[in-house]
Amino acid sequence: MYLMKDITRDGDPVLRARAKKVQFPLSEADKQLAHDLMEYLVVSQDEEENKKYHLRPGVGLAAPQVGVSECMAAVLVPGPDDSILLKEVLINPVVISNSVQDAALSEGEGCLSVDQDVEGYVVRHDRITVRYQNLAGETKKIRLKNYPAIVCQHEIDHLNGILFYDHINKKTPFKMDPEGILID
Ligand SMILES: O=CN(O)C[C@@H](CC1CCCC1)C(=O)N1NCCC[C@H]1C(=O)Nc1ccccn1
Ligand code: NI
Repeated sequence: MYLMKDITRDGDPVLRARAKKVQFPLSEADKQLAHDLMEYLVVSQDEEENKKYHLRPGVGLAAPQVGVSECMAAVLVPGPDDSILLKEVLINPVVISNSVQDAALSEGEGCLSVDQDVEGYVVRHDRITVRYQNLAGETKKIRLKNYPAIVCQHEIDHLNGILFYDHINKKTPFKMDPEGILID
């Protein structure tokens, strides 16, 4: 199971590299990687467990964040009460279409791989269609909006060597165009 010491931090070149496409059939190593990425999210979101292992709770984790430069990311987005909005391992994910409308988390973003806080709106698409392969190798297409869409864009960015603060406007960090949506 990954601990915080296993999370690659900003400055490590693997976070700025373009990750390699995952080949099917999945190797045993890739199956284990998918399991471990999702396991981190599940354990980190459990109050007792995350205290026991000192994990920062996460809703997404991309392979480069554990030092593996491959196109794979796990997402576990909780909904209201104990519901789950999205739980998936995205393999070779690509945003194939997006809304013109922008969105940003009103609180800004963080990253398990970036220890310092970087203030400002991380301007993203409000709605996206993502094509990816699941663990079984089936090609899937999902349409996402608001928070789940933000999370998936953050993870797909990691596979392209992009970090959230790359999207923050240095001069006007809290500027959002009038049509843009702020997500709480
Ligand atoms: O690439 C992946 N990462 O870097 C983990 C990030 C991914 C999210 C950041 C913004 C959109 C996706 C992550 O999850 N966080 N960022 C740093 C600390 C907080 C934590 C977080 O938002 N936790 C959370 C939120 C709601 C419910 C439970 N936990
Ligand atoms: Ni991140």
